Amino acid sequence: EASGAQEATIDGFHLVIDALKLNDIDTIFGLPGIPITDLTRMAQAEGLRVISFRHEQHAGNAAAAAGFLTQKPGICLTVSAPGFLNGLTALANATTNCFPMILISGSSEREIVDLQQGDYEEMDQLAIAKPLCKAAFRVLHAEDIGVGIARAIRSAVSGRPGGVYLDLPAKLFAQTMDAEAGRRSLIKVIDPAPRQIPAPDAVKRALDLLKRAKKPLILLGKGAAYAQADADIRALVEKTGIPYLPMSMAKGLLPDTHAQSAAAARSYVLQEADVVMLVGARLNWLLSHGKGKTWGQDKGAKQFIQIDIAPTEIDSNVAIAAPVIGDIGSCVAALLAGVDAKWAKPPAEWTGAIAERKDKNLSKMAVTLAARPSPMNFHSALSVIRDQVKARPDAIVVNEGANTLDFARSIVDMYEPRKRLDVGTWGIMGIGMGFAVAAAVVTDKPVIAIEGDSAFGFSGMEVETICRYNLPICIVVFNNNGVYRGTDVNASGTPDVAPTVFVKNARYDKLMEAFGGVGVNATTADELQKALAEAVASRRPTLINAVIDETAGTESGRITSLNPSTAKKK
Ligand SMILES: Cc1ncc(Cn2c(C)c(CCOP(=O)(O)OP(=O)(O)O)sc2=O)c(N)n1
Repeated sequence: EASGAQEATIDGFHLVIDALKLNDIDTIFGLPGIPITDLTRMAQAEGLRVISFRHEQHAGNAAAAAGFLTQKPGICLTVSAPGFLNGLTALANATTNCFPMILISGSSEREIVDLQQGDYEEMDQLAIAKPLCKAAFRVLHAEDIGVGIARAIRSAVSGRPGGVYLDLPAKLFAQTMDAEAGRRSLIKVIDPAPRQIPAPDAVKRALDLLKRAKKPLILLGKGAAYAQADADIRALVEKTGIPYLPMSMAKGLLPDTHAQSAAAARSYVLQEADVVMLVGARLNWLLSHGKGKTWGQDKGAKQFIQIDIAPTEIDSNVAIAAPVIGDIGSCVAALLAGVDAKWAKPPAEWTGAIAERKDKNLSKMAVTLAARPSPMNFHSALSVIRDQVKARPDAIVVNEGANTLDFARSIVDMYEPRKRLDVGTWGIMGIGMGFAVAAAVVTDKPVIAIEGDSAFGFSGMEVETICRYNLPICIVVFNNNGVYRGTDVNASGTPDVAPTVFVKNARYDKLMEAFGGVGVNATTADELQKALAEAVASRRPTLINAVIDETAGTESGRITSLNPSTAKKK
């Protein structure tokens, strides 16, 4: 009505949309289909941004990355059963990585599912989701939509963030209720991620341990990046003078070129440190579970301080001498308050020994990075990207692969927080395009996706999505003709190629051209440098097919030892 009179009733579709908007959620990553196609149209009509993907796993990965970057739960919307299942991988990965996201899936009617009467895309989705995520809820009545969305948001971001499943049966959307009652039923979540203040005695215990340390080390995990307590974290490192190691997604909390970064002497400091403070990092497989030769088991016991929001994480792998439980922002602030001007910096023997090893290793790396072999290898191609990121520290790097991942982690320095998104705790392939789309949509910054050729293949069809929304994403495919490398042979004599080998000299750049983006085939470092610089400056969707020496890779890169056959040889 031109008079703007309020409608008498409101339907389930609009209650969901209004509940999301009420909680400052402005973007949905999804894939339309029964029963949620109309929801995508209505959400767009009501001002939400709806980013539509070609596979639900990548929409889910985008939602997870959006959650990590914004501290607000990313929303992934899928159809029932197969669409829901495709989103589950991203939901489980988000939960493993403590990224806040909500997977909202349409579902079949309870009365048919519970009697297993064979509905269209019938599946008991709530039961299947529960073990794979932090929390799972179903809403059956329109008047409960406000509670359902509020519970999902609070579960996703409070405490240890993670993935939440919200099951919305098809019939819910068409339900209507009095418009005013509907508006009153919606909940604006107050303080969804409440600060959790650490106990003063826990803070004192940790500071006392650090003060007594002869070889202290601070380990920054992706939880520290997620916390957005950047200034305090930097101040804690700099005021204590303690060397630090960033895990891959914590790179950039302090610039990787920082004098206190021990990354270039990682093996030495893990072996030698006597007190290690973990900030948003877990002692899982990525840190050899805090024991064994990585940690210099024969060099005397180490003492760990662990800052974590989950008390049950403490002692998960080794004894923690000083647990500090709370949100990272509150814990770091409390520790910082205890570091006064009289704080004694670590002994010069310790910082000097680190500096000596760093300088030696960085000098060696500089020689390797300066080389310009033909064809390119991982190092020469990554040295080009390293220079581009140094010139544009605001760009966001997405990274996956094996060798492409491992070498990029140490070669491509990051200068700002939350500028590197990668395979995380699981080491999962396929996050590339979903993470890249989220980074571009959420930040509007240029994105450089550094992709192994196998890794890119998991989400490559989303190149069309990237072109459709004209996102400033430059994909660099490290094309070495296969998984890890391209030289394996099929010893059986049958005509099939080896399981790890791809079509030789494929032209991934043509894929981008197919959808109107810029495709470049780079056979030299100079060609790569030129194409990358143009892509970042133009903000045009670009795919650079970087031709890499097919013999250059190592099976499984840095984690080759996890292969059972390799382990057997030990
Ligand atoms: C979903 C999924 N499938 C398979 C793997 C196993 N895998 C696979 C298939 C990788 C790809 C390595 O090949 P690439 O071409 O992407 O990388 P490089 O050429 O840089 O070694 S790395 C890795 O751990 C995985 N981690 N995740």
